[in-house]
Amino acid sequence: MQPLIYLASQSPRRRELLLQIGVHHTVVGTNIDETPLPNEAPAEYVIRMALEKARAGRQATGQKAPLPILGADTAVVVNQRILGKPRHREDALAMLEQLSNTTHKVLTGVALIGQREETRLSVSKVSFRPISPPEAAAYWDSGEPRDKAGSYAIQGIGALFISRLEGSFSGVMGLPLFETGELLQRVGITPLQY
Ligand SMILES: Cc1cn([C@H]2C[C@H](O)[C@@H](COP(=O)(O)OP(=O)(O)OP(=O)(O)O)O2)c(=O)[nH]c1=O
Repeated sequence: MQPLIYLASQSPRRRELLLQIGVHHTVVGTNIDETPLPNEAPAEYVIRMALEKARAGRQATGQKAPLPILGADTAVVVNQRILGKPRHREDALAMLEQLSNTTHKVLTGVALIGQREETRLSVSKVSFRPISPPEAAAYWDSGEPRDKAGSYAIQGIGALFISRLEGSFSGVMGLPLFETGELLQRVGITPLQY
């Protein structure tokens, strides 16, 4: 299968979601500084990160990359605070405690660079039931929280905590497919031919 785009992401979830809609692609590794700017709003942050990943990927493929390149970034936001990926066990347990028995937002920014730069934002609301400390510890031991924003995975065991989702399942998982489809259409890629 010929790739249709480059994917500037090392996330296996983004790869899986793109393949779900039949968009074959080539993965390009990027390494950018993911530190939020002082007073940067979460929505601005995820869009900026998505764009920077796509731009860095474009650099890596050479300036005259023949294919469009997609970048995305996901952040869990609770009380206006951005929760990224946990640095260690205590970090993850503290995040799960903050998310327990409350509703948070998951923001995913998507950027597609073709002839021009285009971005979209997906915002979802996720409600968690209460999580006890031993349960959070067992969840950490499962290995799942390690590389996930907010220390949980909606597509995994983390689903047990989610009492309600308002928004986009794929957006929470890392790549909102509705918004991604809109961006792909802008560059003439329509997975569903009719
Ligand atoms: C909230 C949530 C996040 N995640 C994952 C998606 C992303 O991989 C990760 C958020 O971190 P990101 O920094 O958005 O992405 P990444 O570092 O994994 O990949 P890259 O920068 O190379 O694109 O958390 C889930 O898989 N399920 C979930 O329910």
